Amino acid sequence: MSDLVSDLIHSFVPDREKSGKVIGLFFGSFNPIHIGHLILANHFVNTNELDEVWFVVSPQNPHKSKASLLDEKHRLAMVKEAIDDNLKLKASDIEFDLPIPSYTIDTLAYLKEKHPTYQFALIMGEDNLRSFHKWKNFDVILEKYPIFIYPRVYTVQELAKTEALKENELLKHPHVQMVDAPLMKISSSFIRRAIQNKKSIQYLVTEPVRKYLDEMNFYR
Ligand SMILES: Nc1ncnc2c1ncn2[C@@H]1O[C@H](COP(=O)(O)OP(=O)(O)OP(=O)(O)O)[C@@H](O)[C@H]1O
Ligand SMILES: O=C(O)c1ccc[n+]([C@@H]2O[C@H](COP(=O)([O-])O)[C@@H](O)[C@H]2O)c1
Repeated sequence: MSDLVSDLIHSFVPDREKSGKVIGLFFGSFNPIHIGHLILANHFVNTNELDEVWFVVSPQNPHKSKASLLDEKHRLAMVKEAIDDNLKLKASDIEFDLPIPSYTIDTLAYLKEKHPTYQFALIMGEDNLRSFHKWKNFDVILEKYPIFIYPRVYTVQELAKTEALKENELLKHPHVQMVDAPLMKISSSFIRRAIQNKKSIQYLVTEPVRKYLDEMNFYR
């Protein structure tokens, strides 16, 4: 599995010894950050092909409504709390000073300008890849960056033997690599609904995040 990640990175960065850091960018609303996000990021850190994974908190996804979206400062604060104990995971507020909604191509251009020696790769859940063709300049992103996909609906094995692959042609693109990892049926919307319904969210988010949400009375 890690070979596939390694091959794709290698096609962008032939000589790791001489290159700057390789950073996996994990873009998201993180409303709020949950253990699915953490397991996913850790999966890519574990491949040892990425020096770091940055959680880029988007103030506003161009395709999502603002309803129930917490202020970005709180979402960022919770990301920081959740990844505090892992030196390879970082939180980024780079989109806070960019125009809203947050178009990924613009953030990538800005990041490349700020860190010219770094190679950036994108990390996303398979659901995001399904709507990727609607993103601004998605073809340019696809041409310039490796994209790693974490399964969300189908495992790699299911995709290989079912008609499901046809649903997502982009999975066949040479710059797109899906990893073999367990499915996690957890989402931020499930957590927001659970809080609204006065259910416990223990274990679905880290303890510092649970306390933060509780103390601030968020999503009730
Ligand atoms: N359980 C999961 N499995 C795989 N990918 C996930 C999972 N949860 C989130 N992601 C991915 O994390 C990134 C950020 O997602 P986001 O912050 O929107 O979380 P979400 O749980 O999908 O939120 P919501 O339920 O509010 O839509 C996206 O690329 C998404 O595909
Ligand atoms: O650039 C685009 O056109 C675009 C369209 C939809 C989503 N995105 C980004 O995709 C990321 C994932 O969003 P979300 O809300 O599913 O966590 C987030 O950073 C969005 O800004 C980007």
